[in-house]
Amino acid sequence: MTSKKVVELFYDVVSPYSWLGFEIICRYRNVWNIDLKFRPAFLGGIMHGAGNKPPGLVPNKFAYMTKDLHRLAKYFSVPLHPPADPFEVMFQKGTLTAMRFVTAVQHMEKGGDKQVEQVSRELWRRIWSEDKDITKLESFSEAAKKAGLSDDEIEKALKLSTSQEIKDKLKRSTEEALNYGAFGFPMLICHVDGKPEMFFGSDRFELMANSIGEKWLGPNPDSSASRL
Ligand SMILES: N[C@@H](CCC(=O)N[C@@H](CS)C(=O)NCC(=O)O)C(=O)O
Repeated sequence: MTSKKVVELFYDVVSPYSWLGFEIICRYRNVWNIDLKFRPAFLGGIMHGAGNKPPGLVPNKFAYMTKDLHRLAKYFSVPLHPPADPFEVMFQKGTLTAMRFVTAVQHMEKGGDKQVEQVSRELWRRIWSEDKDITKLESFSEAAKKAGLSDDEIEKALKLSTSQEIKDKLKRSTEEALNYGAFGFPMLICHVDGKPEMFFGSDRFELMANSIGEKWLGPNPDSSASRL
């Protein structure tokens, strides 16, 4: 039996703060004694289910977030550059089909996590760094190719992503997140002594480290690790 503490990261690639949280927890995966589980879910369903609304819809919050993300991108060394029209990207186009694609990739990996990690990162990079589409099939193919999937794997994942099985799987993850108390992303669930502890945000790692008996060593715990 492993002594590693299970940490689940619930995220949606629509969320720039989730990208920051994702990169940080990936950097700490081999620094802390944790077993990291990626939990792709749908933030639109979380907002609806929790009776919340996206912070970007409040004008002053939107202005603050724009500055905050700029500072955080630098601090965390993540190449985050908001798209020209964040409203179109987040609220008109949305990420339901993208998150179904991510769910399909994870489903095909059967317990592995390399492909789901890389595909998620490439999708974030497209919208939150390069201002590229992530709603069309060719966009998923491009992201998956960059992530290292073969043409055969990409074709299978695209087909699988429209199946009822995958739609239900994404719905279940979203419901599970709501059951843990989610109202936004990123959400991290640390299983400590058989009890789930929930943390919201990419700015809660110091506190999270304390509750799992680890140390927060800043945004770049292993400065020799490769950067994005
Ligand atoms: N302070 C958090 C903010 C995270 C955040 O604003 N996440 C958005 C999605 S990008 C969200 O779901 N917000 C819900 C809320 O603030 O109620 C951080 O630094 O990560």
